[in-house]
Amino acid sequence: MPALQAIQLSKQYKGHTALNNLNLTVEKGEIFCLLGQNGAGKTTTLNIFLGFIPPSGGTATINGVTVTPFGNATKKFIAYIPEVVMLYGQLTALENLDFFSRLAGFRYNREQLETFLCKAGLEPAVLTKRVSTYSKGMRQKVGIAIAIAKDADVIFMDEPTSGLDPKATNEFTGMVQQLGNQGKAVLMATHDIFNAVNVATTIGIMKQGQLIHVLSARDIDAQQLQQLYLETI
Ligand SMILES: Nc1ncnc2c1ncn2[C@@H]1O[C@H](COP(=O)(O)OP(=O)(O)OP(=O)(O)O)[C@@H](O)[C@H]1O
Repeated sequence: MPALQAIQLSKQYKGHTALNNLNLTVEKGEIFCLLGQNGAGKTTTLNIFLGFIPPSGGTATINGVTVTPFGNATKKFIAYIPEVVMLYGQLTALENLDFFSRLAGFRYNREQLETFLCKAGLEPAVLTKRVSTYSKGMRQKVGIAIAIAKDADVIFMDEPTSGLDPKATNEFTGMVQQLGNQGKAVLMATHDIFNAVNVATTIGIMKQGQLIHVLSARDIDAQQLQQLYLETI
């Protein structure tokens, strides 16, 4: 059973077709990067899997369970890392992780919380600092820690490296690859072709609500991907 599957998924917004019978499969351990120009339907795809919006047609499944809007059946399997991870600025990283873990039904002691945050790449010295003092890259790491603590099978990411400097992007990429190596499935929407080639196992290029190309990242370098992308969109 695939970790994620979209079968003939469609979405219309007031007559505008955002997704047009999209078919997509992501297996455990696969890091699937979705590329496509503005409006191609990447965020709409993620939002349907996340249960934020209903599809107009077709089915989205996670671990074989059909996603329903705001339904709980698939929530336990997933974590979400948006472009800006929403955290409580007045709380420390430890307090944020504790809060979001409890929301997901997990209670951890301080040592466990520290371990998750350090695994996500944060230095022990910063864990008791208010998150309002954190850089964007550090916030992304707290997002990763939340996903690790939840032991989410599937992690959705929407332009997670946008605005990160090259070092922070590189660190983030390393973390995502570790998640893939642990058997997690990742679906990431991105505009960053170079990063997609680096991090992905599979790359999909979307256009007008359809997946036009699905490629193994092993078979393509950044220059070839850029050329294919420009020819496609
Ligand atoms: N709530 C909405 N109401 C109306 N139209 C919408 C809504 N959300 C998205 N759309 C339209 O659906 C299409 C797909 O949008 P979507 O945000 O999924 O694209 P995207 O590939 O994520 O783009 P971007 O790279 O800009 O984030 C676009 O034409 C967009 O204008």
